[in-house]
Amino acid sequence: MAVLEVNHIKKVYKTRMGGEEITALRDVHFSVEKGEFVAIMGESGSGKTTLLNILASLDTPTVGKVLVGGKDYSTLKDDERAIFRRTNLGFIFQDFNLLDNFTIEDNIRLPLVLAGENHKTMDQKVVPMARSLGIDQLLKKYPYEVSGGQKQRTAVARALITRPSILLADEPTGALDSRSTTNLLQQLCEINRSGQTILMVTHSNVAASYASRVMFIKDGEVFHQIYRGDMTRNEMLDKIFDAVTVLMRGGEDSES
Ligand SMILES: Nc1ncnc2c1ncn2[C@@H]1O[C@H](COP(=O)(O)OP(=O)(O)OP(=O)(O)O)[C@@H](O)[C@H]1O
Repeated sequence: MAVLEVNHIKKVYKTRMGGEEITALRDVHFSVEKGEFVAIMGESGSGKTTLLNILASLDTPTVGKVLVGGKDYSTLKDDERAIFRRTNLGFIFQDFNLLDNFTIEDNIRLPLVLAGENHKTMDQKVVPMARSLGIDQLLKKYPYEVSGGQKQRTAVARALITRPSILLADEPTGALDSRSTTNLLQQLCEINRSGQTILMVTHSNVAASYASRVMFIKDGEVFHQIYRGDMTRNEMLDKIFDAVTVLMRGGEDSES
């Protein structure tokens, strides 16, 4: 069953004075099956953040619908939508978005506190989650005392602690060095292999090569998709490189 259905969405921004209209998404239509790992790529301004914000229910499409687990959350009231978002979606961002005055443990625990879970249940969830991400020795530390890679793994633990149906990641490796990037991507693959659906916006060909599908957005539309199938990561990387080259030429394949 599709865990996410994006039905012909269009997003038009109106400038503050009401004059100019900017069409950020023209007609985006796709679905994501449970357990997929989808990378979303595209040049700056192609509409990736707009799409992610709509998927995250932080913004609404001008036309079209987004269904998560078959449910259209735009029909919910604000407080119901917040609960729906909290239980169904997990987020990680380029700049980690951890709370500096909270320990690593309390950062991971936060979504459970917001969900009103009791202390015993929280403890039973936080330690195994931290262990699975290799940060269980850091639980009493503060974000400023750990590395960028460890901060991002904390953010992943926080995003997954409520067992969301979809993990949404916005440039998660953007602020990491190459070793931490590889570690994080391998960890995301492992999490994906355990059944977690992941959608990741990235500018990095290498990061995208870890996904099971890469979707290219151009001028507010899905321009091209690459499915991993039996391809190795290097073969996938070559395909992504070719597609990015075509995109940079303006979408014209020189061989066609
Ligand atoms: N709040 C807004 N009001 C008006 N126009 C906007 C707004 N947000 C985005 N846009 C415009 O919509 C288009 C798509 O922007 P978006 O941020 O989604 O692109 P992007 O692919 O995420 O770019 P980047 O890779 O640089 O982050 C751009 O033309 C942008 O200027």
